[in-house]
Amino acid sequence: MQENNWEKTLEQLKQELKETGDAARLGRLEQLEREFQQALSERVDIREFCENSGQALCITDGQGHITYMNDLYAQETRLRASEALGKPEPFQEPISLQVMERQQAVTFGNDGSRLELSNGRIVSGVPIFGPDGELRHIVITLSTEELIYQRYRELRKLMNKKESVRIVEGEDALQSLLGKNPAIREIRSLIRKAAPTDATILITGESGSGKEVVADCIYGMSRRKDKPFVKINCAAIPPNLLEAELFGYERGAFTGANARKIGLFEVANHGTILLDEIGDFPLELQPKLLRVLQQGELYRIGCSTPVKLDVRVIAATNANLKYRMQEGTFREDLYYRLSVFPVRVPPLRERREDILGLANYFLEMYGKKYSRAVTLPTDICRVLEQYDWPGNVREMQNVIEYYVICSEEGNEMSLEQLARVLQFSQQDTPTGSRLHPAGESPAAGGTLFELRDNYEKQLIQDALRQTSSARQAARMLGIFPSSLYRKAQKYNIHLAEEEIE
Ligand SMILES: Nc1ncnc2c1ncn2[C@@H]1O[C@H](COP(=O)(O)OP(=O)(O)OP(=O)(O)O)[C@@H](O)[C@H]1O
Repeated sequence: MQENNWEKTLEQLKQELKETGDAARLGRLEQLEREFQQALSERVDIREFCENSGQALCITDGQGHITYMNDLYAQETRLRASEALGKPEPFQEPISLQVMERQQAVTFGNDGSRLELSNGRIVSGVPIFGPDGELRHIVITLSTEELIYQRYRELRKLMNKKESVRIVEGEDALQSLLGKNPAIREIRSLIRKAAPTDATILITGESGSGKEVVADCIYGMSRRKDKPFVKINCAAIPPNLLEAELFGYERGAFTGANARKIGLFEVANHGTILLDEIGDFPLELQPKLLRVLQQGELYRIGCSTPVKLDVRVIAATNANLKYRMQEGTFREDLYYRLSVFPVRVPPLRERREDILGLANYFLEMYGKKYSRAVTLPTDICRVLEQYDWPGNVREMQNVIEYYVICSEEGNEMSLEQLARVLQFSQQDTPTGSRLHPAGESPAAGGTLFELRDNYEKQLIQDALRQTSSARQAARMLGIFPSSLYRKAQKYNIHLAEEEIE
C-alpha cells in the first residue's frame, strides 16, 4: 500500500518534470529510481536467502533488538516472531549482549537449558559493523557441530582461493614453507614423517621465524585436516582466565559462571590445538595440561566427571624451555611429554641463502596486492642479504610490504630510504652485530610502524592538497571516505565540516 503511494507520487513528479522540460532533474530522478529498485531487489534476495538458508537464523539491530528470525530459528527456540520482533532476545544470557560487549564474533557450546535447545547445538553471534565502525546488526545462528565443521572447511577453501598464496592441504601444504636451506629441507622431511601421526610436536625458534607456518603445514598434512584447528596464544590470555578458556567450566563453578562453558580443548576435539608461547603456560595449570596429554581427558572447572578427548597437540615457543625448567617455571615431565617430536626453526640470519627467495616471494605477493610491478635492484638485494633480520621472516615481510607501498614501477625506493627502515644505526641484532653498508650514513628513523604512519599521513595530506574534497582525496588514495575520516582523526589532520559529510 505504502509502496503504491510512493510509486504514484514518483510518477506524478516525473510527469511534471517532463512537462516543464527539466531533462537534467528528470534524468537524475530516474537514476535514483533505478538505484532504489536495485537496493529493494537485493533486500528481497537477502530475505529469501535467510528464509532458505537451511540454518536457524536470527538478526538483531545494534542494540540487540530482534529485527528478523526465520522459521527454523523460531522452531528451535520456540519463540514466536510476532512476540519477539522488536524486543531483546528473551534468554537469561542473550548472545547479542555478549557480542555487543565484546564487539566481536562469539561462539560457544549451548548447555541445553538456556536456549531450550537439544544438546549439541552451537550458538554463534556475528557482529556487522557499518562503515563508521558502529555495530549495526548481529547475526545469530544455531548450528550442529557438523555444520560448523562444514562451514569452517568452506571458509578455509574460500580464504585460500582469495589469497591464492597459501595452499595448506596435503603434500601441497609444504609449499607454503619456503626455503632451500638444508635445515628447512630437513624440517619439510620431518613434517612429512610426523604430520600423519598423532604425535605431539614441539616447535621452537625465534619470534617471526616461521613456527606457525610449520604448525599449519603439519595440520594441513595430517588426517585431521578437515577437523578444527584451534590456535591459542598462551601468553596473550591472563593466567587467571586461561584455565576457563582452555578447560571450560560447569554452571555455578564460580561466581559469574551462569552457564556451562566449553573450553578450547573441547572445541578442538577430534582436531588439532596449537599452544603458542607454551613457555608462558602457568605453572599451576601445567598438571592439567599433562593430564590431557597423558590420559586424553580433562575436568571442566567445577565438575568431577572427566571429559574424554581426542586432540592432537602442537606446542610452539621462542623461550628456552630448558632454562625455564632450571628456574622452576616449567615442569620437566611436561617438557618431555610435549617434545616427543621436536622441530627447531632456525632464525633467518642462519639461512641467508633463503633471504632473496623470501624477499621476491613477498615482493610478488604485495606487488599483486597493491598492483605494482616493482623490482629489487642489486644494491638493495645485497643489503637485504647482509642484514641480520632480528625480527626474522616477519620483519622481512613488513619491510617488503613497506618497500612496495613506497615504490613505483621504475621509481623504486632508494637504498638510503631502505636503510632508514632497517634502522641500521640503532638496531642491535640478537647476535650483537650491526650492519652499516659502506658509504651509508644511517638516518634517524623510528620504528617501522612510525615510519609507515608518517608516510601514510604525508600521503593523505598530499591527496587533500591536490583535491578539493575528502571524498575525492579518498578516491585518489583508493580508500573509502570513512577510512580517510578515521585516519584523519588518528593523524590529527583537520577536515573541513563539509568534507566529513
Ligand atoms: N619459510 C617461510 N615461508 C613463507 N613464509 C614464511 C616463512 N616463515 C615465516 N613466514 C611468514 O612470516 C610471518 C611470521 O611467521 P610465523 O607467524 O609463522 O612466525 P612465528 O615463529 O610463529 O612467530 P611468533 O613466535 O611471533 O608467533 C608470517 O607471515 C609467515 O607467513
